[in-house]
Amino acid sequence: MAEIPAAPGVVIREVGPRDGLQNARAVMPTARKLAWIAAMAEAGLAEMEVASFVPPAAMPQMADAAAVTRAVRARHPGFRAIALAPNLRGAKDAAAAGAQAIIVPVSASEAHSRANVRRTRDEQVAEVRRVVDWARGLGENRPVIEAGIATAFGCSLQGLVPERDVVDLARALAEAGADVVALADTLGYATPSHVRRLVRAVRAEIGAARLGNLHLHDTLGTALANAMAGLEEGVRGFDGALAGLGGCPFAPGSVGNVATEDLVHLLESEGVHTGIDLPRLVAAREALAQGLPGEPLQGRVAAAGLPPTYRPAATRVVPAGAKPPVLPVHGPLAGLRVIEFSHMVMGPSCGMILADLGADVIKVEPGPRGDNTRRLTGAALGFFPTFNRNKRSVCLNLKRPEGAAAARRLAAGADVVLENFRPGAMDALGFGYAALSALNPRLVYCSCKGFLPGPYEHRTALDEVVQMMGGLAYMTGPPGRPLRAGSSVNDIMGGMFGALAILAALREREATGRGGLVQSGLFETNMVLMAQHMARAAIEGEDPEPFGDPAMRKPWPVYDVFSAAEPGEQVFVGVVGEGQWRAFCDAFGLADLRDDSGLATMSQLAEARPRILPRVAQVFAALPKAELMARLEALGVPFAPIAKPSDLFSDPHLLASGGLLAVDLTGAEGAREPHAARAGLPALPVSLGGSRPALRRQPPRVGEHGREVLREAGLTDDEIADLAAGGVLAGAA
Ligand SMILES: CC(C)(COP(=O)([O-])OP(=O)([O-])OC[C@H]1O[C@@H](n2cnc3c(N)ncnc32)[C@H](O)[C@@H]1OP(=O)([O-])[O-])[C@@H](O)C(=O)NCCC(=O)NCCSC(=O)C[C@@](C)(O)CC(=O)[O-]
Repeated sequence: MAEIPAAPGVVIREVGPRDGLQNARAVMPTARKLAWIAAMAEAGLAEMEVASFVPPAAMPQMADAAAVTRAVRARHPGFRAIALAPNLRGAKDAAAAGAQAIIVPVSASEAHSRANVRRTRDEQVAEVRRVVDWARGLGENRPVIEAGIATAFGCSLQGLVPERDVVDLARALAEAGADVVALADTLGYATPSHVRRLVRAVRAEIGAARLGNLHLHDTLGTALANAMAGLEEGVRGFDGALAGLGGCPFAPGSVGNVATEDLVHLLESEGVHTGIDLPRLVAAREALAQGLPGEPLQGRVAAAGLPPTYRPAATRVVPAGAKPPVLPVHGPLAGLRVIEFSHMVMGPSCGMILADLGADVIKVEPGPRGDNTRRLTGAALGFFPTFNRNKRSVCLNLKRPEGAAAARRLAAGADVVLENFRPGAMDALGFGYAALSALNPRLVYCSCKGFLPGPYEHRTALDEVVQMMGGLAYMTGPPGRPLRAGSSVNDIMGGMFGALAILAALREREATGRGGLVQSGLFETNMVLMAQHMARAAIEGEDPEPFGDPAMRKPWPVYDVFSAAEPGEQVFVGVVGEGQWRAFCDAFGLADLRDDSGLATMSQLAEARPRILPRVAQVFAALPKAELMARLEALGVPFAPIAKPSDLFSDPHLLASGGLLAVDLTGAEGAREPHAARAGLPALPVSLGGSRPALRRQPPRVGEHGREVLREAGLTDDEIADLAAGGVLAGAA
């Protein structure tokens, strides 16, 4: 049996204390509200709409909004407290009480807008702009401003709400400066295909970075199916109300939200980790019932009881060999939009990690022939196909104003921009952090450079440069002959650290609503590799001898490459523990060494290497390689054949475990006579929910996705045709 680790999942926002209570018949006393909120927080809910800042006369249930918000902030510091405010006045009160995010409702239906906030839709968009302007004036610690599009899927007053109206409204709200735009099915009329279409259309209009939660009511029993459709479309935030409370008092026919406990049950059962303890969440209904005696409570899990088959995603076990449950979308980062300005290895490997994990990574290549890396030869021949899978390509000349304007549209709707050009190059193009963050404050901007800020920051750099100056070449070669490692270790690791920094900044953005600049340095990456040798140099007071020195002091009796019986066949063997040593001696007829009282400890054994190694070499030289490896494997002693790159294509472990992805190599234009059009190249070295990240897209042709990407960014077909005709956009047939 294999344990399936937590699949990275979704954030569920409880809206019961706000949306849930506003339709309740009775007013819940403040102390009862706080007890209920505490019970839900203990179940693992990390964010909640705690109150609505509206005139108490209109909604007496919310008269204690400020007191509740203040108390939640004081009692649950790790928790994200969110409030609804229909106008600037309410937003100011909410912020004064400590709300970390403020939702301003804007109805897509004109009729509902007038009934709900007594303003037209346009007037309410203007109110959002006022709220945003005021919030920006608060500086660093301002609340996140979310615009929630009510009646996005239809309205009982108006009837149909055209999807185009919702998309236009979303754009208007984004232009008004809302950090996030959420979609609400206030009446519960949505169906899964409607959810898919609208999510896709709104995301294309405002970018994934701004698309917020799905807020689903369950009038017709479709809310769970709609949540699933949203999940498959990449939505990662869902609202729910415990016991299915809620409804809009100003939308006739509006009934409760999807029950949070039913949503958690569905998602966890589908292998999507929510971080919520379902039994404890169900138990929190008790606190709700005490606060609202007599109020009908909904929810199927509570009515049916938790089924005995229920297993949270994080603890699910499946029989070995069975296909494990996986997130039914294209990777945990689905929905994240990344714009990559890159070449060579460092930037592309950073983007590839995000792309393999499901992000939509759009590589912006210079025209007309695309990234020069495509045409590198010799040792750099495979760079392009290796590091650019799962990405889309748009080929734009950023040195032309029209090209720069189009790329700015991409950056405006992105979650992440990453680049690895020469220091200052992006600033010179008008695409530095300052310029792009002014355009898109939620942007996380990652610069992959030779050096982090400091005296060397102006230098360009390559992997080889930092291996030389960073001590790695000294540690690798024979004495006096510095030798770089046989792969772009710092480029790849530097890209990886860049990706880690991006994920950290995205995590921070969840709390602050703002992006930021992160940087990764090749030299500093190399220092991570050198730390162990620096520590040893400090302990011993002298430089360690390099690995290429035959006299290097090894701490174990056997840690070497040996010849097997067949000429030219070699095997590495490492015996690194006393138990291993005894078993090794028994298996290979070295009982005299095992029983030698002078060879009792690892340090004695290490000292005795000159005596031990010839004996071991003599035994191994008589054994065929396959037999030698089989005996070492049975013993549990670490061993390895000496492989060359082409041996790895047929490695049985890689083949059987999904470790090789069939990547198209034809983008490596520097090859004179390509031997193969496709080869198994390594997948990311991680397993998520039991699955290896997959190949979703082959490395792109130059500008292959230019047209679709620019359309998604809002350019018209005529504008795109003009860019192509003017030679600014290449490859977008
Ligand atoms: C790698 C170097 C040294 C190359 O340095 P460089 O050759 O000077 O290139 P660059 O980065 O300045 O090139 C960018 C040029 O392309 C332009 N550009 C870009 N996009 C567009 C566009 N769409 N439209 C129009 N123009 C565009 C950009 O504006 C700029 O124009 P310029 O200022 O030259 O006029 C430098 O980029 C650098 O230091 N980068 C930071 C660190 C880094 O990433 N280093 C490379 C790591 S990967 C690697 O080195 C592989 C290797 C060799 O190490 C492998 C190994 O050893 O194992």
